[in-house]
Amino acid sequence: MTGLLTSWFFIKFIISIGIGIAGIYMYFKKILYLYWEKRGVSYVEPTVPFGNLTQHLIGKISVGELYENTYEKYKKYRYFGMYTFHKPSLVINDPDLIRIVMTKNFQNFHDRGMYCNEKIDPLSGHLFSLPGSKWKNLRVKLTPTFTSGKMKQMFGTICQSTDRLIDYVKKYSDNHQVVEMKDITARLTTDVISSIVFGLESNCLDNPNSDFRIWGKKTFEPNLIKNSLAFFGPQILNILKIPFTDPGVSKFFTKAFEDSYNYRVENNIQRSDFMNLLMQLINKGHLDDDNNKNFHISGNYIYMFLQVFRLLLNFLFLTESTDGKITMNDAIAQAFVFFLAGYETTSTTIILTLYELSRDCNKHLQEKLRYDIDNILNKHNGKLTYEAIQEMTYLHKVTSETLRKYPPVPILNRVCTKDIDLPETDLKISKGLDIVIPVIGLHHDPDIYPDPEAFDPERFNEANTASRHPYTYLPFGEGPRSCIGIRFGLIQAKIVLTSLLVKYKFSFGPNTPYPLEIDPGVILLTTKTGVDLKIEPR
Ligand code: HEM
Repeated sequence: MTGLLTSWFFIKFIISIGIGIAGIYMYFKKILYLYWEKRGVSYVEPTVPFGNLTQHLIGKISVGELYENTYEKYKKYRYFGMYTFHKPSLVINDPDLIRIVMTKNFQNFHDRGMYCNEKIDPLSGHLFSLPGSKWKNLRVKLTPTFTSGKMKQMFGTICQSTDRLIDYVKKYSDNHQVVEMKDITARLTTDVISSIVFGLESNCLDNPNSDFRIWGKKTFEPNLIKNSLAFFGPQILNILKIPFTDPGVSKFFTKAFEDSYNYRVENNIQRSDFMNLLMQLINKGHLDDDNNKNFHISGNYIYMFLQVFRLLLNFLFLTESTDGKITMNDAIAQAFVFFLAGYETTSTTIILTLYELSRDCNKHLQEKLRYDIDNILNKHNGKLTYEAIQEMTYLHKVTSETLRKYPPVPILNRVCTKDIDLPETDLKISKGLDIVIPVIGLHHDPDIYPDPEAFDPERFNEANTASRHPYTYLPFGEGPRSCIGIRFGLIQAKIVLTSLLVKYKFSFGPNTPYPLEIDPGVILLTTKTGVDLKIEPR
């Protein structure tokens, strides 16, 4: 009798689960996934429950490849619909509409709609994720930390770490050795960013197992579901009260910042770095004027422009005072995002530039770049200075082409923050709708960049650049929410490339593959394996 009851209970349980699953399936199919059909917008057919993310979530393709493929199929439309998990999102292909979202009607699209929950994950309260007035307030305060004047002050620190790299690879070059360069460049950029942001020498070049390297790597560990939820379904993480940042990562970076802060206060130490600037924002709510005293004339114009931009932002959006100090937690979260946003993007740019220049078919480009660098350094008495880097126009073309072919951030996202009739269309966009800009699709579109697989820096000469719509090249995003660290990222990549190319020659090893496989587990565009390059004295 008891056995009969138990099995009846079990059957009822299974039937209830079956009905539950069928109910959820029908809810997705007949309610959630009808969003685009009802609005007459072409869309990519979704599957329950991941929408259009399934291929990515089962580890088959990266986010970049997913959006590149869909862009290719749907590029005849100015925009099209997709579904990420349960939510509809609008992918915008047309550069004029992209400009509307990112710049012209920014007030309707000022957030990314990503995971940000300062209560359960204090480090998530950073510039990249923060919404609304808190983002605006911080962006205004942090923008002056990235002026050309500040970059000049940090130039020496970047050069010091780079000199260590040049010494470090000498032994490989002397032996004409093939060496895995991806890890070496990531260790270098970790050293630079931890020194400049946290004021600490991480020494990853000599010690690949240093704490900064271990915890830095951990931040980019492939975690398909969690990463995708943070980007495309943060509500689910919020409901489940799951912090996005790994607790160990959170603990390490918080302690690193606090220790460095206390040490500087106790020993009255001042350095030209982000840590110093963040300390000023904690203690005074603004940056000292003397940080600007070394500006050359164009720096002054940029600074004035930034002040006007800041006033404009205040006028347009701010509800809070901009004079307030930032809290210790705010500063730690910003230091964390500078570290996160700064080290992997920059090291990917460096390594993929070296990789492209090492291909047999691109050797002449490597020679041309070295020749150009030599000429400019000669004009500066052989000294690598900030001004010399600014004159290296061919280097700029080369790095621009790397960022076209391999944009480290392959898609951009925004969320609609206020209902809008999208100008130039008959589409109504409601508050809360996710918007995706398929950067990688645009960068690989043969109608915009003929023969997109070819590495051709001349795409970025003046005439070719002027002939393209500016919103078809978006490695740093656009508008008021574009990358705040663009100057820092570019200057660091250029210092490292210049220093390496004046001393060494690079080529493929016998087993270096082309093309490289992209890691499907990481949201940023990065290679799945290391990058083996042969290094020799020039
Ligand atoms: C080659 C290097 C880099 C690339 C390709 C890159 C790319 C990007 C992109 C595409 C965005 C999003 C822009 C948008 O949505 O419109 C972004 C945002 C951001 N980047 Fe970078 N970045 C680089 C280096 C850096 C560095 C060195 C830092 C800091 C030291 C940094 C800090 C940030 C921050 C804080 C944001 C969020 C800005 C905001 O929402 O206000 N990035 N970056």
